[in-house]
Amino acid sequence: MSQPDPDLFDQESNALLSARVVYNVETGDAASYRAALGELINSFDQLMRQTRRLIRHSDRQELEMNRLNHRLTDLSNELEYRATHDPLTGALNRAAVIERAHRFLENHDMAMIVLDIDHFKQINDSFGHPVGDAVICGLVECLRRTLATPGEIGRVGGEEFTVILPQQDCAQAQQIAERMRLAIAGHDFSLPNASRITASFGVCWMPAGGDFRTAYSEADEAMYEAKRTGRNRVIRADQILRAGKRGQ
Ligand SMILES: Nc1nc2c(ncn2[C@@H]2O[C@H](COP(=O)(O)OP(=O)(O)OP(=O)(O)O)[C@@H](O)[C@H]2O)c(=O)[nH]1
Repeated sequence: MSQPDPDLFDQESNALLSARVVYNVETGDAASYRAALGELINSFDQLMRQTRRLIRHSDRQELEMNRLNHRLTDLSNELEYRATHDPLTGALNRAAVIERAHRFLENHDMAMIVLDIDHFKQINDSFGHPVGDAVICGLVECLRRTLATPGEIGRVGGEEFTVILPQQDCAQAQQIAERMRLAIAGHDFSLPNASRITASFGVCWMPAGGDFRTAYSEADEAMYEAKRTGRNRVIRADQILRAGKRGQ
């Protein structure tokens, strides 16, 4: 048979019990009353000391729990950030761009810009990878400065970026892309030979319920058309589609 848990207040309960017995017995004398009262006072003292100690202990435990909870929240935010952002630029990573674009498209129209740095290999080859990395960071800064409307900037490949623009039409997205193109072309990237950086842009638009893959491949195709036709320019996907139909 298992033993019952010891009563934490055994001593105090006994003191209370004897005091009750003395109190209830009419023949009780003064000495017994005094002894019972002394016992009660001692027990009460002890109870207060232990209660204070327990409260201090539980306060410390609560502080530690709060500290651990904050740390856990910080770590979970950090994990979430790392899982969704490119470590070099702080822009969204490819998976996060896809996820957010899917989410936007469920309920909203969305425009999309795809851009790629022109002749980037030459930058790496001429000045080294760290300079190439600095150009990538500088370019994302240009995009951030230029993006005045709500939207998300993502790095979907080495030197390829996407800007998703919920509830913007194709003409608005084209204007935004044009401002970005000018911001990059006008920016001083502090390259050793003082040369300038440019990028080529493709723009497309999708109605709510549209498919991310289709939007991306249309914008990407428009970006490659911008590369083929001289780089440092913005091409809209619907312009290519119209030109294609006319050529048929
Ligand atoms: N510094 C740096 N370079 C990268 C990174 N990711 C990809 N690259 C480089 O980007 C370059 C891409 O070159 P290409 O695809 O040939 O294109 P490009 O030279 O930009 O030429 P176009 O796109 O045709 O204008 C390669 O040299 C890659 O090594 C990165 O994170 N940092």
